[in-house]
Amino acid sequence: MFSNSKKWDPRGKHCYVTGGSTGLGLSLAILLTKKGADVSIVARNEERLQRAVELMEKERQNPNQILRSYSFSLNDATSSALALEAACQPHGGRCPDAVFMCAGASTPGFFVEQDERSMRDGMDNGYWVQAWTAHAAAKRMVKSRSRGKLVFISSVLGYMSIVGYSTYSPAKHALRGLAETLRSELLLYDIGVHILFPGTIFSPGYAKENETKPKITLKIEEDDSGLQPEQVAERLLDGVQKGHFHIAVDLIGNLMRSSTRGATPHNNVLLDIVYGIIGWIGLADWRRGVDKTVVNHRKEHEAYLSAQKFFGEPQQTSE
Ligand SMILES: NC(=O)C1=CN([C@@H]2O[C@H](COP(=O)(O)OP(=O)(O)OC[C@H]3O[C@@H](n4cnc5c(N)ncnc54)[C@H](OP(=O)(O)O)[C@@H]3O)[C@@H](O)[C@H]2O)C=CC1
Ligand SMILES: CCCCCCCCCCCCCCCC(=O)[C@@H](N)CO
Repeated sequence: MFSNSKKWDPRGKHCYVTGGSTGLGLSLAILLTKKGADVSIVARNEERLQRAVELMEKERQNPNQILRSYSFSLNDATSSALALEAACQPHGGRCPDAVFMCAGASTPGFFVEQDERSMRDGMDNGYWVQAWTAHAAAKRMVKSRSRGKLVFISSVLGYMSIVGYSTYSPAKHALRGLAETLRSELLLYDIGVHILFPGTIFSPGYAKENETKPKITLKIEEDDSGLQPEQVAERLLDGVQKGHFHIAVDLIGNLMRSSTRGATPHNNVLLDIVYGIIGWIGLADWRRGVDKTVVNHRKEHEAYLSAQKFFGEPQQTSE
């Protein structure tokens, strides 16, 4: 409330944004550029990175801002460290001041249709894609005795889950586990940790996941009206600037946050209590409705599995 003067200001800071070529990451990269930050974005596809940098260039506030893109896969420790290393070069090797881990992907589907590859991909694209970057960045910050911020992107599916997210929701819950540990441990070095729990974001990734999303999942998600990537980016930055650890971007997220808080610090004690009470009652009620929707879907699901020739081969995994 009275902390405006202490608010974190991205101006002149080096912000490292993974997944900065599309969706939330791109909106955040543009927003940070508008705020006068140096921005490095990382993703795999070069063309999309190029286009993203062009959009960022349009928002440049001064000629000194360093706006760069780096093409790396962030699915393993080595390339995640190399990506960070590359982005430090134009900054004389200095570590970024803030690391926003927006990279991620989800491929919804039914659990019984998954195989070893898709389950592991779920953790790679939901958990490791951020964990490796956090690890590389934390080591670099501590070694160079620089303070910084680590910002994870989870989902409301990191607080709860629904049918269809067996490969994705566990990874988003795991991010919470990592963030909770690091918030405590990195106090040793004065490194700040934040984690975002958004609902539906109308991004290119969302359009893509809807191609494989079970109808039942899509139907349950209708209760969430969704937000544009620009809105989520604004609210994310606002939460970081206010120093919030768990950041929710809408009412649903705040209800989930307050009724699943465990031992996380409050954002706003009074409001969190109100959210907590509404959530305590409302979410259980919502869940009853969702359970009913799932049960009512049994027949259609049986027909779907039959059409997929799922039955009759109990020992085989679907490849
Ligand atoms: N959209 C939604 O409804 C929601 C999304 N989220 C989370 O928000 C984050 C952003 O989502 P969204 O904007 O929808 O995503 P998009 O799919 O629109 O963008 C994802 C970005 O991450 C990059 N990326 C993905 N995987 C990798 C990888 N392995 N290595 C390097 N870069 C990678 C992509 O580029 P490229 O493919 O070229 O590498 C792209 O820049 C994700 O973590 C997502 O899980 C959370 C809640 C809801
Ligand atoms: C009173 C209580 C009312 C509660 C209503 C709750 C409605 C929640 C609907 C589920 C939303 C799922 C969003 C998934 C976001 C995501 O992470 C995926 N798009 C994957 O990327």
